[in-house]
Amino acid sequence: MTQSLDQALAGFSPGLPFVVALSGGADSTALLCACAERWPGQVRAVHVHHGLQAAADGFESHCRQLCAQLHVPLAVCHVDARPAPGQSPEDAARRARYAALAEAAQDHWPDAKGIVLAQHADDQVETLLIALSRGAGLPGLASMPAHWARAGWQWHRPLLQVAGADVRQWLRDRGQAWVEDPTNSDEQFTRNRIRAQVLPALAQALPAFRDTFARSAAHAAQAQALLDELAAEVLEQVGLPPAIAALRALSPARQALVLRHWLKSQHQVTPSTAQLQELQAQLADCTTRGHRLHLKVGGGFVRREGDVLNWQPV
Ligand SMILES: Nc1ncnc2c1ncn2[C@@H]1O[C@H](COP(=O)(O)OP(=O)(O)OP(=O)(O)O)[C@@H](O)[C@H]1O
Repeated sequence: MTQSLDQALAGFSPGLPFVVALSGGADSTALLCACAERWPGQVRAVHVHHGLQAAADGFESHCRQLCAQLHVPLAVCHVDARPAPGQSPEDAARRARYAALAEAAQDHWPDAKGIVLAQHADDQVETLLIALSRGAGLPGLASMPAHWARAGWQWHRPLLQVAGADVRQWLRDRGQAWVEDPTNSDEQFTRNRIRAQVLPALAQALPAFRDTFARSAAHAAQAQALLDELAAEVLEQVGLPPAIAALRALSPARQALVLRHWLKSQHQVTPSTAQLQELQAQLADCTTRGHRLHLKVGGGFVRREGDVLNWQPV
């Protein structure tokens, strides 16, 4: 159920001390203020200056002022988030930001127990709708987890059940300023169109959408966790690298599951639906020892090497 910001933090018990990822926008400004109040002396902040926009300096100076006012130690790091060919600029910025957050936290506060991010219930609904708009499978529909481990850190999103408007109201009630990201109103980005056009319509037509959509995302996440377990078991059966005969003996659904899992877990590659279908069609044709298999997947090729499949970057 949707909660107030204070209820959400009352139910949050992070290891202490911890690091807040502070962009300077409304959500992380509110998160930092509320955490500093609740856990005095136990909160640190990292701001990533990613030089993508002219407004970046304004964000940094807001973060410096806010942290000085709250007596929260702040580390500012600079990243160059130029997208790789074929990567979206927002995606490149997000990946670079998460890596920089982990690195800065490690450099400055190696004793910290976790990193806390400020995404809220509206961000979660937007993420789910973006996944649907791209025809995503279960991993995309599972949306954002409230807690996970990566790069040696525990990551938390304690505000996932708080409505975006409530976060801003919480700040207004305290007279606390924040910096508005000018790109948030740019409707050439799908997320911003969803925020400006779809969420207001959903609020009218389906007032409980934040709760019900979050439940669907949680169901998808649970099913995906089960599929991950099954995929790991099946990969163990087919071996590493995967044996062609063992792959061919699987049902189409298991074969698709284990091929995705192999490419993702071993090579950090996510095949498109068309690439996976083509790979399965080629496996079905692989009836003789001499049959060649060669297919572009992600930034490399899947090839037949004797009795097994291999993936190599280009
Ligand atoms: N430049 C940054 N430096 C540090 N943390 C960041 C930065 N940008 C985003 N984050 C963290 O990642 C979360 C999600 O980022 P996203 O870009 O979706 O939000 P945002 O619109 O910047 O949020 P906010 O309203 O807090 O600014 C933020 O709430 C914040 O905790």
